[in-house]
This record gives sequence, C-alpha cells and structure tokens, in this order.
Amino acid sequence: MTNLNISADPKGSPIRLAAPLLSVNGLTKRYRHGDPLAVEDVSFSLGNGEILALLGPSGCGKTTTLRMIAGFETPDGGEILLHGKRVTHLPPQQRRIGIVFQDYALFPHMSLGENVAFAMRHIAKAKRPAKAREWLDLVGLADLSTRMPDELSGGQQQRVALARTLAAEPELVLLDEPFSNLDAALRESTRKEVRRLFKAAGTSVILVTHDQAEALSFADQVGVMHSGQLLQMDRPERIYQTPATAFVAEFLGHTNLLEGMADGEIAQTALGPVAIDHRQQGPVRLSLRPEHLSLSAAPDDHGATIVEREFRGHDCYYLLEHHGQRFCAITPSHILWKIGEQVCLEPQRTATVLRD
Ligand SMILES: Nc1ncnc2c1ncn2[C@@H]1O[C@H](COP(=O)(O)OP(=O)(O)OP(=O)(O)O)[C@@H](O)[C@H]1O
Repeated sequence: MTNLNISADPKGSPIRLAAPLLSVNGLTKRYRHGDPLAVEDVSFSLGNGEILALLGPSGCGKTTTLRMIAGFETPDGGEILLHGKRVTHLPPQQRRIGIVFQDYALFPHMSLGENVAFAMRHIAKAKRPAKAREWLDLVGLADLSTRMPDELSGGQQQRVALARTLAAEPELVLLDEPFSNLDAALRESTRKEVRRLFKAAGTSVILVTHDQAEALSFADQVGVMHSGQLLQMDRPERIYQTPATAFVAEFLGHTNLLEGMADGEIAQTALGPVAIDHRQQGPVRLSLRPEHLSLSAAPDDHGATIVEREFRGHDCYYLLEHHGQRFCAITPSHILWKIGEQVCLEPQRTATVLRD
C-alpha cells in the first residue's frame, strides 16, 4: 500500500496529492507467544474528514487495531502514519488523537462545563468556560453546564463525553462501541447526531462496532474484520451489495449462498439460471440478498414452499424450501403469503460471485 494518494492529470503525468490523514500498513499484533495473531497484516488509509467503521464479531481484533492507532499497544509489525509521518512508537499524548471508549467515564467531581474545559489545555485558562459552553451547545446541553455527571441520563453523559473529546480538537477520533450503553431508540438518534457533529467539525473518525446496521448508517467506509484480518473495506452500499467473501456477505445481513456453474454472465443454480456480476467459467459460489428475490403465484405444485414467515411491518421475511434447499426472501408486506403455500421464487438482480 502506498502512503500517498497518487492520481494522474489528463496528460498522464502523475500528480502527488496530500498524504491521507492516517495510513496503517501491515499492522500485526500477537499478545502472547503461542497465541494466534490478534491482528494480522492490516492495511488501510483514512482521508481527512472521513468516517470509517471497523466491523466484526467479538475477538476479531477491532479494539487491538484501535489501541495500536491510539498508541496504547505496540505493534509487532507494520507501521502507522499520520499525515505521512511515522508515529508507530510515539506515546498516545503525542498523536493528537481523541478517544471515546465504551464506558466514556466523566470526572464525577466536576460539572459538565468543567469536564469539557478540562480537555482544552491548548486554550488560555480564562477562555475555557465560554468555549466549553460552545461545545456543550453543539451537543444540545449548554443549559446543563453546571450539572454534575450523576444528574444526567446515559445518553446525555455520552454527549458530554463527545463534547469533551471534540473540545480537544483532535484530528482523529477513535470510538470503541460508544453507543452500546444506550437503549435502541436513543442509540439511533445519538448516532445520527454524532455523525452530524463530526461532519460539521470535519473530524476524521474510526468507529469500532459489531453492529452491522450501525456501521452501514454511520460510516463513509466499512471495513469487515475476521480472525485478525481485514477482509474487505469499501463504501457501505458497495460492501453490502458486492461482498467479497461468504463471511462478509453473512455478517452484513441475511443472504442466500448459492453454488452454481457459471458460463459467462449466467450461472446455473438451484433457482435456475441467475445473472452474475463477473464473467466466469465453471463452479462458482454466489451471494444473493433476500430482497433481490421475488415471490409470485406458482402455476402448479412445482414452486418453493413457504416454511416460515416473519411479518416485520414494512416488509415480510420468508424462509422457503425448494428441492431440499432453504432460501430466504424479503418482500414488501402489502402482499402476504401463507406458510405452506407454493410460490415461484425468482432472482431480480445479479448475484455476486464470492472469492471464498
Ligand atoms: N490484553 C490482552 N492480552 C491477551 N490477549 C488479548 C488481550 N486483548 C485482546 N486479546 C485477544 O486478542 C484477540 C482480539 O481481541 P480484540 O479485543 O482486539 O477483539 P475485538 O474484535 O475488539 O473484540 P470485542 O468486540 O469483544 O471487544 C482476542 O482473541 C482477544 O482474546
């Protein structure tokens, strides 16, 4: 991976663009001799003002990656560059990185205003209270600046923690599951608000989460990790629509994994001929999202059988059986099929050819 974004002008000569804010090259970490690698050869870069979500199951190496970027863990291999400068072995306080961990501990003996002002050591002391009010205003809590942390709800404490992080004016903010202590409704609204705040401040962010909906809605780029490796990184819509592997496809939502025999742009599968997104010959493994399958009345008894139905309000999730294989489909809920009914199951979009 290069450390500089290089593009070409129309005449073909390379133009050197600014280094990305953060580059991580071949980052590797093993905690103890004999343990598997916690992080294995992870490389990516992050532009100014960009939001990246690192997504993956528990133990896949997300937090370790974040802690190495913050400077709390030393990598065994690879390097970390900020603005093209190597910071791999610099202590955390020399990296201008803000961190919000899951428990976002505020100082209990300080008011909200004091908590935020504490982060502003780069500003003259006399100016800090007014500036702290401005940051609290940004998160909608200026009126509560004299309150103590234990007089706030979990969601309010979360927002103060964010105001405190932003008040230090870091170039990069690392968020480790910062919304996990909030209930579902508050989590969604806080997430939207926090994204808006970061975008307004132009701050770059890396969010660690195991919640795929959170990653897809919060980030500009999503990286999926598994067993210490970064399997794929791409824009949310692209990683959802064109997953590289079966693991990525399944981690980002429901999918149908189909074995097929490809001949050019079509593969023969248990669902009949299916259009595929890459020209290919021979055996292929495909991913087809459930919302890309349509259900219609079967002319005879040869269709798929509905074995499960989950009504979800605006759509309906079906589990179907066809020639001994199971498929899932999601369709708008204005037409509902009954369990036991026979239906025609037809792919409406191209299926994605998986790498493995
Ligand atoms: N301090 C440590 N000492 C030894 N092993 C560790 C330590 N911290 C993490 N690990 C191991 O490293 C691997 C990666 O852990 P890590 O915390 O980075 O994963 P994660 O994806 O953030 O998981 P979670 O979502 O559960 O926080 C795991 O196998 C974990 O057990």
